[in-house]
Amino acid sequence: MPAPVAQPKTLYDKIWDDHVIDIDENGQALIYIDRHLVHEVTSPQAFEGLRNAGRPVRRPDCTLATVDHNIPTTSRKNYTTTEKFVAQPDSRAQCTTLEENVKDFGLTYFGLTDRRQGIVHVIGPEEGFTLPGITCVCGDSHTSTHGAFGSLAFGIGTSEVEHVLATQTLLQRKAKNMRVTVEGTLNEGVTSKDVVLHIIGVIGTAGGTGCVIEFAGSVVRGFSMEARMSMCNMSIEGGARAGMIAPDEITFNYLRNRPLAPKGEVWDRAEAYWRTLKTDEGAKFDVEVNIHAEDIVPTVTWGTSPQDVVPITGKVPDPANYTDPSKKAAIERALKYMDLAPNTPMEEVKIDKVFIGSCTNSRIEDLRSAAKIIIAAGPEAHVAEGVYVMVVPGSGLVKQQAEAEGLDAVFKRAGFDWREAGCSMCLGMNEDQLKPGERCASTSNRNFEGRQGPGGRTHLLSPAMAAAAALTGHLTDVRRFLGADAEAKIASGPKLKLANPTEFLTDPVLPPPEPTKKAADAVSAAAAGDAPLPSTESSSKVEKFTVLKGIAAPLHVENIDTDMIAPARFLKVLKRTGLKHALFANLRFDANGQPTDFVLNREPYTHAKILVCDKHNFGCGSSREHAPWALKDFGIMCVIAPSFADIFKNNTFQNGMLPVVLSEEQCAELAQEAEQGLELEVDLEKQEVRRASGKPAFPFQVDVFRRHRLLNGLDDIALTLQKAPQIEEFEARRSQLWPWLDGFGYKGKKIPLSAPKLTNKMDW
Ligand SMILES: CC(C)[C@H](C(=O)O)[C@@H](O)C(=O)O
Ligand code: SF4
Repeated sequence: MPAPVAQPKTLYDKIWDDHVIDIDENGQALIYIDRHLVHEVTSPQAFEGLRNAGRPVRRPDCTLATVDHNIPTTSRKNYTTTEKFVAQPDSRAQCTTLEENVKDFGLTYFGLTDRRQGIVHVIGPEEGFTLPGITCVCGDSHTSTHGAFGSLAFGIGTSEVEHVLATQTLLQRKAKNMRVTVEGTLNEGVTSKDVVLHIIGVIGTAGGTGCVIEFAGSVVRGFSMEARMSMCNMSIEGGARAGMIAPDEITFNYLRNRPLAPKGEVWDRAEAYWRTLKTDEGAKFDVEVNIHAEDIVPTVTWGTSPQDVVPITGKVPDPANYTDPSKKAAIERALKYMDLAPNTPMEEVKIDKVFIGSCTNSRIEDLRSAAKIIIAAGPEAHVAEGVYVMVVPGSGLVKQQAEAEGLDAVFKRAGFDWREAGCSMCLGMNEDQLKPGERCASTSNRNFEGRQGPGGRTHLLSPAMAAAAALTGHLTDVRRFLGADAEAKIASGPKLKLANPTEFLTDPVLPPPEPTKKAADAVSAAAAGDAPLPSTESSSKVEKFTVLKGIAAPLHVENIDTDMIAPARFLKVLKRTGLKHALFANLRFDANGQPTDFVLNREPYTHAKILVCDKHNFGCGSSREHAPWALKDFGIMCVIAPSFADIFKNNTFQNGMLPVVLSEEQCAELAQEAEQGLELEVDLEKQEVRRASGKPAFPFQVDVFRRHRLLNGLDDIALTLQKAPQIEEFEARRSQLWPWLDGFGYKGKKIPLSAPKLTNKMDW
């Protein structure tokens, strides 16, 4: 609730303070979650957990589900059922499981026959489900996108998805405040995608770790909502928990008349509150980064990390120019994977495929900017020989609007493939994939090894740059398609009529359906005490962690991302187990499925219980809890590294695993001992890592709250549910102060809370 303004606050401080239900002396807070987006990949285990514990979804009115990652993007003309439409069995199972879950738990769902279906991060804003000042989560790292509206939006793991479904709250610690200010005048051909790629190049993929970034400055203020979303979307690639931009006229104009946005007087009240959501003069930021717009030119990535950026006018870096051995090794590794020779001009890099889509760049403005390049290239413009180009709108509504504007005709005439909405070739979970060795110019957000398909090579860029590459067959400076000549071609080219998005937002807003009898029965069974005890029986059970002794496997790779730890094709599981083979699969097995000489295939490391990585930023990228599940299935319960990405770290704790942070030198020492096959002993009680070599133990720090829970094997959800009175009190105040946050169709009915049995372990 709004506290008296004692000292200047940042935008993040304000939203945080407005959502704290409870906070302990160590800064561990319980915060309320206003909006929860759900998709098929990260939710099955969460719903299973609810079922096992007999818990309902606490706020169906604040929850919105869709299917996006696994689905084919081929025509749905002949769609009859999901069973028949989704050919790949595991993908199909995830989609149909979501269909069942939304029915059982009574959730609003945009399925394959709904024209509002699309990528979660496109449909939330489009519908006005995303609003300024809210907290918004999803089991997906790119939830940061929604921060463009001045909300606190971030990705969570599946255990936390279950926590939010059950309690509408999350256990959080406040992050640091970081501000990235972009001032000046943008160069020709530079879009918000180039700006954010440039920023990530400056701060690095771990630059925002532990922070919430506020994007500010005249350049950001001048951006449309679509452009702002592309920027906030990629805050996670800069390591940040979330990205946000203060709401303003541009935000309000975008939201007005969206189906789920407040209306009439309530809108006026909401807008008055939203106008207070900006950083106060003199507020303190822990980290400040200033970017000059003039320094940015159209940008592409050359390597396998989003920080591997270079101006399109630049060259592939040469490892010989680097003295830092770890930087040199990282470049060599990336160049080998990307099959690029040092010093090759970026414009000479030939491509096989182009992907225009993803939650970064699949909105109407992105499609317009790609189409504009085609028109600017003249009536004969056509996809370069041998190149395949896929255009995938972010939602059914974006598709309809693009068709109404004539964009599809421009694409099709130039030989681009015009598809149905979904995540598509952004990650290798559906049929749209790169073949091994293929090179793609992609408007998505991740260029990790194997991201778009095993062995595939990705160059990230803007939609306009992607269109330019499609036409030439190689990475191309988009400015070759701009200027007076281009303007003349645009003037004489096909006339596109800009449509108003609200024309397409006409579907009625209905209350979520009632849960099916199945779910209702489970809940009353729990209330009657017939259901299993959540803390011991539910699938979200946390095991105790005290002392772990065993073989440690050494790794010397920087920025190990969760796509590497658990590649996308293994995310199609419905359980938390069965992922042993997924672990580092692209490194452990060759194209024929034969084991490689990767460390975990060698003795004694096949029995490793600990992983020691002596390079920074372990676990960056996606929020997939499948990464810790795969480690756990292999038998690894502890990872030691100089630093971890936030979501991965959180996910390990959720699974009774321990992430230990030591200095780079200490990690290197331990990795060396691990190379000799020496065991390590990790003692959580004493907070030290002991070594078989007999050398002094290394003490480590760990969050007090997490340590306590690990040592005692406590279940977060059951403990949070003990705070039901405070949660209810918060909700009552929320309804009074911000009535528009009670979701669509919400009738104010009381949400039943199952009453978990208390044991003496639950000592919050
Ligand atoms: C599947 C999901 C967990 C994942 C994410 O968190 O980002 C995906 O959307 C991705 O882009 O890798
Ligand atoms: S990053 Fe790609 S896979 Fe992940 S939500 Fe966005 S479009 Fe989907």
